[in-house]
Amino acid sequence: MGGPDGAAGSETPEGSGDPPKSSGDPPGLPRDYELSGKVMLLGDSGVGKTCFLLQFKDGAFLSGTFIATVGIDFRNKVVAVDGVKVKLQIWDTAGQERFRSVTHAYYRDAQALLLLYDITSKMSFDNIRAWLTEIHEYAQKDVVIMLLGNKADVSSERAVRTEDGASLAREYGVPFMETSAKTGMNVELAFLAIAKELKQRAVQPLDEPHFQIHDYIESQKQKSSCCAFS
Ligand SMILES: Nc1nc2c(ncn2[C@@H]2O[C@H](COP(=O)(O)OP(=O)(O)OP(=O)(O)O)[C@@H](O)[C@H]2O)c(=O)[nH]1
Repeated sequence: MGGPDGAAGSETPEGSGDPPKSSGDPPGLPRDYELSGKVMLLGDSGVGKTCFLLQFKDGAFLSGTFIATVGIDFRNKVVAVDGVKVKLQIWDTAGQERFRSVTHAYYRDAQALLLLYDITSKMSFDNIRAWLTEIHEYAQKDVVIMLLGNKADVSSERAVRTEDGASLAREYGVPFMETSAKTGMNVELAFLAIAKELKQRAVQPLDEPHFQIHDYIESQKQKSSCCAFS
């Protein structure tokens, strides 16, 4: 699914200061998309943000040694939603506390935030409230937020119940699903739902019913309790 891939982040800023304003498109080439939006991946270090992005971008999973992200980086991917090509510029942030001042600067022009915790780490789930407080402080008021419980493939080490994720999401009025950057479960759906929401906000034809991101996710998501996982 999805259209042609764009360039990988070439403006990787690891210091502080203002984020770049460029679209990340190669100079001199025609645009291959009609809409674009910035999406940020947030959450504690080790929850799987980089793997989540790479699974979506390349359909691959990096297992083995964990290399923590330093600063911030981005990848572009164009997806087609209802015949409209939407370029997602996806920013992968470092979860480690010491990079927070760098990533804060990027919140304000993000249209969507994917907030991840690790279902095998209670601490990463408990920190979600602090992440949401931070989001409310630094992000735009109308930013699209989605809560994702990642690593749903490792059900034997589960430390956070699906109902607890769903209930926290309800409390904050944000859509929720469990995902796996390893198997790809719900990874594309998360980005597709964001792209659909961005398209809806940009186009908004009066004669079409409003796209509801909550309903869309509820109707499309795969459940981790399903037979696909042991
Ligand atoms: N089983 C399983 N392992 C995962 C999954 N996602 C990530 N991992 C593993 O978790 C570790 C951390 O993944 P990363 O993607 O680097 O984590 P991160 O959130 O980007 O971490 P920071 O860059 O420090 O913020 C790696 O060893 C991955 O292989 C998943 O869905 N399932």
